[in-house]
Amino acid sequence: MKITKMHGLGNCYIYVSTFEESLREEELPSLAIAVSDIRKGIGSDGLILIGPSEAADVRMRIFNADGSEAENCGNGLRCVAKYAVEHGYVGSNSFTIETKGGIVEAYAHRGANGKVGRVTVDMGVPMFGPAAVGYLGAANGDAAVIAVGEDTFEGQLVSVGNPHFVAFVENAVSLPVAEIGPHIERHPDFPNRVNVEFVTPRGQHELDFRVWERGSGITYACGTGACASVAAGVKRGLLSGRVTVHLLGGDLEIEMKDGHVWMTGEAVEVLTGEYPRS
Ligand SMILES: N[C@@H](CCC[C@H](N)C(=O)O)C(=O)O
Repeated sequence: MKITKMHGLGNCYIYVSTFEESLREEELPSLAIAVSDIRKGIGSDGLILIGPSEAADVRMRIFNADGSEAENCGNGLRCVAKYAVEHGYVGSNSFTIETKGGIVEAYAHRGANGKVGRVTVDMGVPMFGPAAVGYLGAANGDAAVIAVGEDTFEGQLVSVGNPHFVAFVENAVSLPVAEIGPHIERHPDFPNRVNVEFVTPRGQHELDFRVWERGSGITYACGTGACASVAAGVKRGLLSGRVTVHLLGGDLEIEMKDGHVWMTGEAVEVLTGEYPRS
């Protein structure tokens, strides 16, 4: 099976084109687990399939490292856009991508060598509140309070196709995310689990960001998480205009315009190769 490893700000996935490879539905979760394993597989945050769509120009499917399928993936969308342009699956630099969470519009920034370095995606209109993320507990408006040991975390509930719990904290960079994240991700009031973001604004146009991703744990970056966090910050009046989000793996530019959240950032190919299939 032909594979390509790509990343956006260190959030890395194994990409397989189902224009070229045929995969059985039932093997997808175990394939995602196998390729993600850094010791026995390749090493990644999950598996992404790029294939034909009846509703858009191409379709993206994303499986986390634990084999669960997610609705959306921001860093994945930028890499899918790069792949689709460079493999000639789309005829222009501006096109639509179908995800389980809806259809988005991508704009690939193509260099003189024909390669795509950066991609902008209109990630659509974020949705707020318990129903948007399938939260079953008592909410305080759009927010929920979750206790973790002695501490409590208040998080804004935001969906950008997939579910997020965005906690505004004093210093996101120094929090023990690996200790707190799994408790919130798997809290019984989130039966579908949830992505967990800790964020700290540095003025109106910059945001420190750390993430515990549903199904993959700590990653270097989460595009949908960055979009959800900026949307939450704008709603709370803490952020405005173009916001530079500082993630572990680098920066993303996020902007709310006319109710839509726009994301711009890198898409990088690491390698291509063959992966043996059983
Ligand atoms: N890394 C991604 C999000 C991947 C899916 C997520 N873990 C989920 O389960 O919803 C991104 O860049 O958005």
